[in-house]
Amino acid sequence: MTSTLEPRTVTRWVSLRPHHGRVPAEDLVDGPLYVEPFSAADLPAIAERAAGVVVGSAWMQDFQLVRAVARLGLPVIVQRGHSATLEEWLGIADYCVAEGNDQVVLCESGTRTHLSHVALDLTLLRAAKARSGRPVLADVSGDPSLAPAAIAAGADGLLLSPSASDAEVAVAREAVALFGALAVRESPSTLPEAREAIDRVDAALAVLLERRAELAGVVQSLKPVGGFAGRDMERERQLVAAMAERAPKLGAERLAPIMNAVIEAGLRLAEER
Ligand SMILES: C=C(O[C@@H]1C=C(C(=O)O)C=C[C@H]1O)C(=O)O
Repeated sequence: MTSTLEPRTVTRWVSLRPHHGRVPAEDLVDGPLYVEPFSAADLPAIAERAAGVVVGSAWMQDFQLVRAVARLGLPVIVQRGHSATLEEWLGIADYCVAEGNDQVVLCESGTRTHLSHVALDLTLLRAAKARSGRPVLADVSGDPSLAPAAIAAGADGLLLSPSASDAEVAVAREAVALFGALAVRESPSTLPEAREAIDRVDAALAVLLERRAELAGVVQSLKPVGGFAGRDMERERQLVAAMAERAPKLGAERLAPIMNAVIEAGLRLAEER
């Protein structure tokens, strides 16, 4: 059981509101189990079994319950009430801190709209991050296809309810890995953290390399002479020079052999086909 919320992960949570009193088995979700209480009566069971607690958007301003939740000493995810302002939302984090619990993560959970949807407010998410300095998650349970947008906007992780399908969880995890690698420059301080960060960058690289190979294959089929025979070294030099502007530390000299290997792999793939 993890005691602090890992950033850049998809956290799944369980609400006890529909089934008051029964904390579900920890293996219901892979990863730490975050639980939303229905009432204060649920807190002892949550303290025993859960990795963290969710202050739900429906009762964010039930100050007594918020205080009691904070006193458990577990990490707390504070969802924004569907019509709560930034000040009201951040105020709930302050309540937790006043109870001696600083392990507070915020979660933008959307504003109820005239369409009866909740619409994620990414502007508010960014403002909450800037104002509080705390990690801010986005609850994409209502529309998991918004996961890339939330990550690109700076969400530190995503929250998904357990009713999300496996496909939706996969979309959210992919968004965290791929878009997170592009949107966020990480500064890990331990070996495992640094390796996890590299794994995310490699995941994004793999997707881009595969896509690049496909496009290079299209070019081969469109050129009068394709494959190794039609190799265009001037074009290759130009693309390395353009890349070096975005990768100035690597520079053209170090990029050239990398791109040579990438280009040759693409040409071999095209010829095998
Ligand atoms: C894709 C092309 O064919 C070859 C492969 C290249 C690549 O993978 O980027 C670049 C130049 C050519 O040697 C092209 O001519 O653009």
